Amino acid sequence: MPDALDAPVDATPYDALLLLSFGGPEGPDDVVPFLENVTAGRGIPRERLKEVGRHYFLFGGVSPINAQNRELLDALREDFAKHGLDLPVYWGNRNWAPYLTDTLRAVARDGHRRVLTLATSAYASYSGCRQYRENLADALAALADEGLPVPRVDKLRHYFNHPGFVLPMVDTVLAALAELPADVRDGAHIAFTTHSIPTSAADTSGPVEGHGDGGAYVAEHLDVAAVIAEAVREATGVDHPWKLVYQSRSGAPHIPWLEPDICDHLEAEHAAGTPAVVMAPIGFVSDHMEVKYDLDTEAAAKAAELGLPVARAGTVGADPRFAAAVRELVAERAAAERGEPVARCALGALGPSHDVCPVGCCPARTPRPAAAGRD
Ligand SMILES: CC1=C(CCC(=O)O)c2cc3nc(cc4[nH]c(cc5[nH]c(cc1n2)c(C)c5CCC(=O)O)c(CCC(=O)O)c4C)C(CCC(=O)O)=C3C
Ligand SMILES: [Fe+2]
Repeated sequence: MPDALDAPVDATPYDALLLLSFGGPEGPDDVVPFLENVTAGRGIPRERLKEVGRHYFLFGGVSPINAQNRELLDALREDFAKHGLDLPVYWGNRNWAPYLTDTLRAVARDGHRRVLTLATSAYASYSGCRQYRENLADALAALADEGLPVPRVDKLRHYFNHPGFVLPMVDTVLAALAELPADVRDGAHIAFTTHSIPTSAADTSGPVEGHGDGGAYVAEHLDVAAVIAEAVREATGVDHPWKLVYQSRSGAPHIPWLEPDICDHLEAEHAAGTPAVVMAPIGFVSDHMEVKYDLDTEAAAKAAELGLPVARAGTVGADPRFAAAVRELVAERAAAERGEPVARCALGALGPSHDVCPVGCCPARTPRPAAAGRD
C-alpha cells in the first residue's frame, strides 16, 4: 500500500520525541572540556584521557557523532512526516551541546508534557541505559528548580533486537565481506564488537534473572550476533565463524573489563590461520569516534602489521529502516500507554525488552536518582 494511504500513527499520550545522545566535540577547543564532562568523577587515569584526546585531535577535534545525529534527526522527521506521525523531534546530549537540560527546557517552554526518549544506545548496561536515565533525572530537577513545568519522560525499550536495527547490519556485514579479496572471503571470520565495560557492570546489567556471566549486556549482543551470522549464512551459503569481542577499554588497568580486545583477537585469529576478518561494531548506533579511531585506525593498523586482510561493517546510522523502526517503537509504546494490545517486534531468542526498567536495573556504583524507570 502506498505510504500516503497508511493510517496516520497515533502517538497519544506523547507530544514530543527526544533523541538523547552522548555528544562530542565540534572543534579542537571543545576536546578537553568535552572529556572533562564525560569523565567528571569517574576515575579515568590521566594517561588514558591524554590518549583519547589525541584520537579526537587526529580528526581535527571533531567527533563524527553530532553530524550523524543530525542525519538521524532528518531521517526521523522525514519518516514521521511520510507516515502521518505528528510528533516533534528534539535532540539533546549528555556531554556536549546541544545539552540535554537546554533541550528539555525548550521542550517544556514549547508546552510539551509527555516526552518519549530515544537514546542512541541499543542495549542494557549502566553506561548504555541507566546513566542516560540519571542525566534525564538531573535535567528534570534543573527544570523544577527554575520553576518550569516538568514534563513526564519515558524511554523506549532497548531496540538491539528490532529488525530495523539488526537487518541493516546484515547488509553492512555482507558489504564488508564483498570488500575482502575474493580468495580469502569465504574463510573470513566475523568479529562482532562492542564497547568493553567493567565485568562488574556487565554482570549486573539488565534484569539479571535468566542471564549468566556478563548479564543482559553480553546476552543481548550474543543474540544479535547470532541472528546476523545466520542471516549472512543464508545469504552467502557460507558458515562464517564468529565471536563477540570488545573495544575501547577505559578505566584503571587492575579493574577487570570484558575481553578479548579486538586487537588481541586479530592477533589470535591470525595466529590460528584465519585468512581475513570482518569487524562488525554491533554495539554502536553510528560510526562515531569509537568506530573511526578504535576500529578504522587502531585495529586496522594492527591488521596491517599482521598482514591480515580486514573490512569493517557499517553501523545502522540514519538508515531509513532504523527511522521506520523508531516510528514503530513509538506507535507500540504509545498504544501500550493507552492500554491497548500491542505486537512487539523482535528477532533472536531473547524477545522484546521491557518498556520500563525495573527497580535496580543496571545499578550504579553509587545510587543516584534516575528518571524513566521504576526507581
Ligand atoms: C557502553 C558504552 C557505550 C555504548 C552506548 C552508548 O553509546 O552510550 C559508549 C559510547 C560512547 N562513548 C564515547 C566516548 C567516551 N566514552 C568514555 C568512557 C567510557 N565509556 C563507557 C561505556 C560506553 N561508552 C565506559 C564504561 C567508560 C568509562 C568511564 C565511565 O564509566 O563513564 C570516554 C572517556 C575516555 C575513555 O576512557 O575512553 C569517552 C570520550 C562516545 C562518543 C564517541 C564520539 O565522540 O564520537 C560514545 C558514543
Ligand atoms: Fe564510552
